[in-house]
Amino acid sequence: MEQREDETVAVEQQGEELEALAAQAAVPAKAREKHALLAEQVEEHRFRYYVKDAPVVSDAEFDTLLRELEALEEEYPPLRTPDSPTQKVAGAYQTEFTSVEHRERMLSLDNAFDDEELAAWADRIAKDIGSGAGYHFLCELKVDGLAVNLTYENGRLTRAATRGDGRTGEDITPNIRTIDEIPERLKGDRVPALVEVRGEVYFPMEKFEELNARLVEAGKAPFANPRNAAAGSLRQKDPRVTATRPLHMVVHGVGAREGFDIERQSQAYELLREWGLPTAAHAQVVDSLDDVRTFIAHYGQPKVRHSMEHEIDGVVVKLDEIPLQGRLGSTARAPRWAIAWKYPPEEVNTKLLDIRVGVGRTGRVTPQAVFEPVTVAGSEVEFATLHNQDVVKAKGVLIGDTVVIRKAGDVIPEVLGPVVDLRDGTEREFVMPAECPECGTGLRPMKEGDIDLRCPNARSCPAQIRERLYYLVGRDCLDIENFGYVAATALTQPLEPASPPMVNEGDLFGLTIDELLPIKSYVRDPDSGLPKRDPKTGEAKIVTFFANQKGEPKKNALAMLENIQAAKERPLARIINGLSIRHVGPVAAAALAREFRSIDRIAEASEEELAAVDGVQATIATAVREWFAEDWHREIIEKWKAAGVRMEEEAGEDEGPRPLAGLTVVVTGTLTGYTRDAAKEALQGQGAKVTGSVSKKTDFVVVGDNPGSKFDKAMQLKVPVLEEDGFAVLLSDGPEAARAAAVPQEVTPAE
Ligand SMILES: NC(=O)c1ccc[n+]([C@@H]2O[C@H](COP(=O)([O-])OP(=O)(O)OC[C@H]3O[C@@H](n4cnc5c(N)ncnc54)[C@H](O)[C@@H]3O)[C@@H](O)[C@H]2O)c1
Ligand SMILES: [Zn+2]
Repeated sequence: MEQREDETVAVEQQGEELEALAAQAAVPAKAREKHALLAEQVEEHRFRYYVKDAPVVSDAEFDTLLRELEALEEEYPPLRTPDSPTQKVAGAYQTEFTSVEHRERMLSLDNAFDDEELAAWADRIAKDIGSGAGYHFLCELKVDGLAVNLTYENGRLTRAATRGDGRTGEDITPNIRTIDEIPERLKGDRVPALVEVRGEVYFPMEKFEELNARLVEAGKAPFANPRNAAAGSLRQKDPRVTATRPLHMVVHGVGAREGFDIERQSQAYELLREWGLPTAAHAQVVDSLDDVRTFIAHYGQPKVRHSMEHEIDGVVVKLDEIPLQGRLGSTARAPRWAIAWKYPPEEVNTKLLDIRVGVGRTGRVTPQAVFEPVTVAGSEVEFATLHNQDVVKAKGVLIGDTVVIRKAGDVIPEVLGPVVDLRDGTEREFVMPAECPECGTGLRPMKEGDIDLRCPNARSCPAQIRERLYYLVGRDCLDIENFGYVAATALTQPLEPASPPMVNEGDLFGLTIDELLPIKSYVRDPDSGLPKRDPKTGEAKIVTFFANQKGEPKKNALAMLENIQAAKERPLARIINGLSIRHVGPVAAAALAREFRSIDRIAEASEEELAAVDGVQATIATAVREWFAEDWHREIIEKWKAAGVRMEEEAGEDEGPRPLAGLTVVVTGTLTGYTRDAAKEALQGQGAKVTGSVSKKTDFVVVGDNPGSKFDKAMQLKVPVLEEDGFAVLLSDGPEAARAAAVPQEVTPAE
């Protein structure tokens, strides 16, 4: 009997297969070929991503391929066979790890890339469950790491595995044991007989650069991004290597379980937390799809999205009621009761065409990555700073590499790392040039031991003149509207006419429209100083900036000239700041202006007199003296005076805001450049309040040697801590710059 039944089943199966084959044969050959090709590409990328931990395309490119495949199957359903990549969690690959079976399957997630897809998902749930049942959505962040399954038996961690194809993963138990926050034993007295805990292992963004530097130094290939670093670090044959990597985990689900019951997903998280597992922070149960949208919008704001220790690539929305989850069930690939909302991608791959050096306002020379223009986070990027030659080395990037570029919101783009697997041997190392690319002067460090190289030709290096002018007309100084980077370039280094209307900033107030009209100029990128290229032709962009096609003045040009004249009345502090004197930023400029009330008196003051001013340290005093010692600097001042720029202020006239007003600062430990009282006076002179104890209301703690408990308190309360260098930045450039110069805090996941 049984035998016969089996046979019937086999025959039926055969029949189905034949039918399927016949249906596939009915699909046009073109579509079948395209499908086969796409499927192969998807498989190949999955292999590189999941097994080699070294993908060669960005996630967005990969997602596009997968979506194309899905679209093709939508059009020709017979192509959607069970072994299509669209129907699988990932590939089942042979790796060097022992394979282990998950007790309950680990699934992927369906994605929503826009509101329509999200709404369609919610509609389907409403339909399948029926409007009578009350239900809730659980919103949580989608952590960009790699999925891991932890098995706890009677409270003990007995196994850890990667997701694999969803049924079988790789045994990585010894590696997982190296992660501090994953408990070996669950806490509390409600420990279950069995639980599979699902979560994401990630590599913190701010440790990534350090890891790559270490790898490059050891002659090993760097990782392209933190996600690959997490996977590559966890999937090490030798767990001792894993132990050296700062891996973290967030748990976000439960698989097989025995010995406890849960009604809600959110309740499961409470249990997991109670057991000592690192549960997802920021999870929130909401009632309606509109609340889901609010959650998505909130965490999608660049500031919020990037305040997390880990990368987030989206939001996962789950039906909170577990019995209802069961009713909806899953496809072969993903549960129907959850969906992943994907935020716009912030990483793209592009070709690093060159590394060129840009020259800043103070002559500092910085290597700049020049790549094939790509659009990321809503704008086209073509350049990214590489800071200095050591950073280029540490990142391990070669000219000609395909590189991963990251642009987080409005933040400037950065190069994460190279895609080593795409190298073909033609790539070359960057060599820092010996001469200034814009004036040919030999580059050198300012002081011995400086990493940064500088062009010492402050007087006539066209790059330095351009950058100083741009700063002078900018918001912190003369604040001249209609005067941007292109104008600064056009006026100081035009392609035509042969000599520029401005030799230096001294010529600013004497500009006439007749000088402006014939100018042709490159369009340079304000961040790197490099000429931008036309994306179509690849040639450098050239513009006639001030005249229209008929050679008449453009409105902007006339407005600019008018605004230049109006800037003659700017407060003294802004004019001093615009001189680009070393160490004299807006705050020091304000102190000088308040004390001396005229440029002439500053020019005449001795170094001692300068240093006696609150908020002016010895280094600033020296730099001011040195600046006024140069003839050509004094000529700039004379020209401005002759043009009618107001260079003095009456006593009592518009004191201007004290730049550090409203700040509360604590000074502790021994500083080398100051007595404690001098530091206090310097701060108070700028309007800061100096107090003796650290609290949440403290804005900065300035620490010298042997700082003691106030330092610990500051770190604990996450109050920015300034060492002596950072203190100097606070006094010269104000709180915002000082915050950037503060001692890095140990970052812990936000509560
Ligand atoms: N660049 C490439 O070549 C390449 C190749 C393959 C895959 N990928 C990328 O990998 C991803 C696809 O991988 P996938 O199948 O894991 O799908 P997915 O990343 O879209 O979503 C599923 C995964 O999200 C994880 N996750 C993170 N936070 C979660 C939370 N709070 N709750 C539940 N799950 C959470 C889970 O581990 C789950 O396995 C895509 O981003 C894809 O672009 C890239
Ligand atoms: Zn130069």
